[in-house]
Amino acid sequence: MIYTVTLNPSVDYIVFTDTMKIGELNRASQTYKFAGGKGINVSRVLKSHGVESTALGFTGGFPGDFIKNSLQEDRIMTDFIEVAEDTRINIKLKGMAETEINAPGPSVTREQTEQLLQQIQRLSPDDTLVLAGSIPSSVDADIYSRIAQLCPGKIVVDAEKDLLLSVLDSQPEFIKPNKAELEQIFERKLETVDEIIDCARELIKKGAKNVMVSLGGEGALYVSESLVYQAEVPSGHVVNTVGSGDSTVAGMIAGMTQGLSIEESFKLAVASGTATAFTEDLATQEQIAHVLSDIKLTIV
Ligand SMILES: Nc1ncnc2c1ncn2[C@@H]1O[C@H](COP(=O)(O)OP(=O)(O)O)[C@@H](O)[C@H]1O
Ligand SMILES: O=P(O)(O)OC[C@H]1O[C@](O)(COP(=O)(O)O)[C@@H](O)[C@@H]1O
Repeated sequence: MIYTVTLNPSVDYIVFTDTMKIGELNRASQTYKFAGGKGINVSRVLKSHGVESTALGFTGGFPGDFIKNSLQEDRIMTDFIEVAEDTRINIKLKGMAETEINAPGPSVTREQTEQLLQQIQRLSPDDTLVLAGSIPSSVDADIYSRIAQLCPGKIVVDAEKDLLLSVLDSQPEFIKPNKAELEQIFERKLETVDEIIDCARELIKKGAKNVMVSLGGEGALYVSESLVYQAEVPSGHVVNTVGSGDSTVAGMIAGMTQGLSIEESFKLAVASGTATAFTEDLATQEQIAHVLSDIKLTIV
């Protein structure tokens, strides 16, 4: 079984506006509310691929209920731990440019964290655990490394700087930084593909088995010890890129779970990310299938 962990889920409130003027009244042309947070998005896109998973993490209050109901409607299994404060609501403004405001998230007690660690201890060596997204400020910064050490199965990680670095010792199957996150880790601008590949290889030296670097509209790279694939994405009408990175992670796991080669899994990963960028919500299986043949892979 695949388990996703979202320590800081969110209701994503997507607001489309034709004009966006700071300091003035703006009216939305369209709004959407989606169950979000990185692990939850991975579970949702896995479901689109026909791959079952169980979503773990902390939920609270009415936004937490919204998330649970929405996952239940999609027939995604959940085993969330209830917290007293409300799950956060993240605002995604879609005007001329995409602007996001991600909230800090609710308090989580030590007992609730221990409860989560007990869930992880009960997993089996055949399970895969996806650790994704930020952590609420009340949770200790070493939580990902504790989870990774306790997990008897494979782990996949999509998180920022220190959280990501903290799990490399546990040899994640793959990690998925985007270019900005790599630049943050290595504290320099990355101008060329070769520079990005070098940084990915540094992370492999530190313990990651493979590194998938997503590059937004520039596609993605899959870097392993022995080979590098580069994917180009088709141009299209970008509607909402929220969840594109999570869709990429889900596509890779779906491919691997279904026994596809690394090459085919990576293609499915990039198609999943791109299809999500081209739609309001996360991509459906049909939308992913539609862009799949337009993803061009080369060996670098
Ligand atoms: N503007 C875009 N056009 C086409 N595909 C995109 C675009 N933005 C994102 N994607 C797809 O989504 C994937 C993940 O996007 P990215 O922005 O790098 O991730 P994250 O959401 O983690 O920052 C990319 O590798 C690509 O496949
Ligand atoms: O945990 P973080 O880093 O605050 O990110 C949470 C946000 O990221 C998302 O999971 C989307 O992530 P991506 O666009 O990177 O795929 C949203 O659903 C959520 O609002």
